[in-house]
Amino acid sequence: MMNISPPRPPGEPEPESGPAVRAEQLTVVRGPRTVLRGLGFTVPRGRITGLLGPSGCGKSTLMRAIVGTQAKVTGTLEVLDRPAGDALLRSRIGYVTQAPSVYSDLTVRQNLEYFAAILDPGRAAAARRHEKVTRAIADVDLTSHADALAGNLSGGQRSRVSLAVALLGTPELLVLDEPTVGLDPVLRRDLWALFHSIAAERGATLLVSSHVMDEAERCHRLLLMREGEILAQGTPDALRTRTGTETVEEAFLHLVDEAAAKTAAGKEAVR
Ligand SMILES: Nc1ncnc2c1ncn2[C@@H]1O[C@H](COP(=O)(O)OP(=O)(O)OP(=O)(O)O)[C@@H](O)[C@H]1O
Repeated sequence: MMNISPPRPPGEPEPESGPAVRAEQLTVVRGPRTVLRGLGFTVPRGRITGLLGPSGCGKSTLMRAIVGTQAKVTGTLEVLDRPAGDALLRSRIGYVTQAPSVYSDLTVRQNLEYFAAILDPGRAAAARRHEKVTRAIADVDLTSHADALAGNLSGGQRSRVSLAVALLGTPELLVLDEPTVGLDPVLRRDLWALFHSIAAERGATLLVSSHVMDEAERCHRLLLMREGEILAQGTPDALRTRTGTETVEEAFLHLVDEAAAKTAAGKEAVR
């Protein structure tokens, strides 16, 4: 007998296959300013994509649009095969903002228990919650600080508590806004190792922003941003090869000069 899969019932989602994020002509207005202008890019699944660009270029705004908390977004923005902001995406995305969102007067474990109870409420889920909380604390290497008050932790440790909260729901997409800012080199290295293990072991997609170009070398893929636009996208290797440079930082500068030369040539042609 032939093995034919039954037709998909109406309304059932397409099988998941495309990129984790796909944007076309994505534009965002904040106050009087157009902060993102006609962006087109993809974020592949199961990989770490670095969103790199100077301070103020629009990285946080783009992340807010992806997680569905940004107003005045136009164009196409699909996240995990659904329109950005769709209610069904809430439990599938973990978002860590630049400012760690933890309660200073609770311990690390109490912070996680609080958020776990929101995600998975009820007495019947207590054992499951306990297991998830213990695992998330271990994932971010804070087991020895589990009973410390969050208010007594260092900035880097508080960031890791925020990351643990985001890991609680085992999200398919993790959006991390400048997670390594202010961390010493050892902690930065450890955090990047954690990102790689999350991608490799859970098959999760990570979108990580940074304005430090040397972090680019740690990503599978890059989106280079400047002044509300995507300057280039691709693997660090491809960007270096395309620009004939040795580092992503040099590639970025090369691309900035190239874009400036094109704009100048365009203005000249209009005269
Ligand atoms: N509420 C707002 N109203 C108007 N403009 C805003 C608002 N918030 C941010 N902007 C502007 O939008 C632009 C992009 O800001 P965004 O925070 O996305 O940049 P960023 O690349 O994340 O910067 P950083 O690395 O410093 O966090 C900036 O020029 C900023 O001044």
